[in-house]
Amino acid sequence: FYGYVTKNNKYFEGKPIPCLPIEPLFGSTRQLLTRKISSHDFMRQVYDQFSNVKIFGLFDLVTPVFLVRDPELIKRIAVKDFDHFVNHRRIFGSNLDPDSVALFAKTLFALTDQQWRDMRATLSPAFTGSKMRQMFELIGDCSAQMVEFYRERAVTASSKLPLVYDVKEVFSRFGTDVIATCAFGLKVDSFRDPNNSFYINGKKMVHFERFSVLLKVLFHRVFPWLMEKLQIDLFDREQNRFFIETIRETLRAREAQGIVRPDMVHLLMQARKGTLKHHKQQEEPAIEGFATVQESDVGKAELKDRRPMSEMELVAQCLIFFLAGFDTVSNCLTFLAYELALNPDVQERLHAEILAAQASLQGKPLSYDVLQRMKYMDMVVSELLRKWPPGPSTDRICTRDYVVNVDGMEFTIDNGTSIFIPISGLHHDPQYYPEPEKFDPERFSEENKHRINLDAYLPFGVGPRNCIGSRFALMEVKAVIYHLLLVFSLERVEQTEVPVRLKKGFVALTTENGVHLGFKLRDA
Ligand code: HEM
Repeated sequence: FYGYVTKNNKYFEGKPIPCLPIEPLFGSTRQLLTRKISSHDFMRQVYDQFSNVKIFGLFDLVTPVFLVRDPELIKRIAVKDFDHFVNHRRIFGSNLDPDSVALFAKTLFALTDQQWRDMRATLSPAFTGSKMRQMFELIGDCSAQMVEFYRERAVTASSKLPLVYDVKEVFSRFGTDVIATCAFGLKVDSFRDPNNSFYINGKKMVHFERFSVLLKVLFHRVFPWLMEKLQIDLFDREQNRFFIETIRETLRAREAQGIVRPDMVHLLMQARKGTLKHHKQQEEPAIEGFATVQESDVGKAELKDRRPMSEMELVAQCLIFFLAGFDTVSNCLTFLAYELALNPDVQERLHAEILAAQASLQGKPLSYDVLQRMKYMDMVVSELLRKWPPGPSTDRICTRDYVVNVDGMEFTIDNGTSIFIPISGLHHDPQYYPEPEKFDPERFSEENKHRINLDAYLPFGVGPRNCIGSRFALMEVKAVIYHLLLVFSLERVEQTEVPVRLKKGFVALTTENGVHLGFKLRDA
């Protein structure tokens, strides 16, 4: 066993780059495994270990990993030489059977090589600005429904003091309602019906901190061949069954009654029939958020003779909203509310912009285009994603030997080795962001934003494998903040933990104890 878990330990010895210290089995990640540090702080800490090198080695448990610090080299790897680094590291087994119910392996995030290319090109037309504009009404409805719930509570409360809520819980409920309506075609109200089965099953599905999930991930890292043989899925059977049935029912009803609704199910049904395409003539909205990532030629490729998507593949793409778009968005909103409460000047300036936008609407509901034109909103959200990137790092796996040439040194990243891209580290490097701890939306103002090194700003990743949902995420975050600040000011109260404590261990950016804030009615 010792021999097995230490067999790669000499991997970096022949390479002209430094490597973090290694312990048998723990590699360089003992602090993460034993939950002594958050993954956000870990990425910042390791990034700072070798401040003069562009790339160095570390061990994620037993696996050698290259951590790339240099934005220019990241771009080379993730964009120019993408063909060597197409895939993410495999977390759960590959799945070649399109009809099996092991869903994780069928999601866009997990697919590899040509299967990934085909699926990305199939799904990409569903995430364009023009599709977001069509879907916007659904998000607007969820935001208004949420804010109305808290407004009613505030109006009927006996106390004059603002009611205090854990905003993590608030935005998790909101996020569930958005996924239900946009990705599954269901109207759910997780505020007035807090125990609805969609919310309960969704919550279980994304509860990745469970011991059983940790064990599955660890086993997969150490014994990947065994886990693949056993076809162990990330998602539990019970939740798989629930969501498969939900989608099946929706598909049956839509096909039988010819229902058309501007949501993902409809777009995926079109994708399945092969009728969903990029339309060059349909103008993308002229203004896009600073953080938005662009689709590469891989996503825009025209697919010929692709095998039709199976029902299980379609369900898996709906689940990606839970997997990739639930915690990321609800955590982004949680940290945004926290920063707004701690920076009342920023909050008031944003509120003023919201009032101006509302006045421009002349009584009509908020539209996608008006939201896109809100400059200060975009500055605030861009800075939030800089300071608190919901994904502290991303990864790639090398699929073809790759020769690196930096600072006059040459060495090979071998086929099968992993790459870490330390998003949090880059976002907190003072050479790119002076005073990185300061929440300062001015970094993204018209006058200042040209100074930002775009290769060191990666909240949605980089290259053809970047986040397909960046427009969706930005629309969701901005819409709910618009509705919330219109009615409430977010107040720091006694229960607000400052500085906020981050959850430790192998989890993405999230708080240890939530964020408790007062919701003060603005017209009270
Ligand atoms: C603030 C919210 C979000 C953040 C910060 C975020 C961030 C990221 C990052 C860093 C990656 C990895 C990119 C890379 O490796 O270069 C990613 C991938 C991905 N994200 Fe997001 N994401 C967010 C919301 C969403 C939403 C709402 C969806 C909805 C569908 C989504 C779907 C995906 C998918 C499918 C991938 C994998 C893409 C692929 O492998 O082709 N994300 N995201």
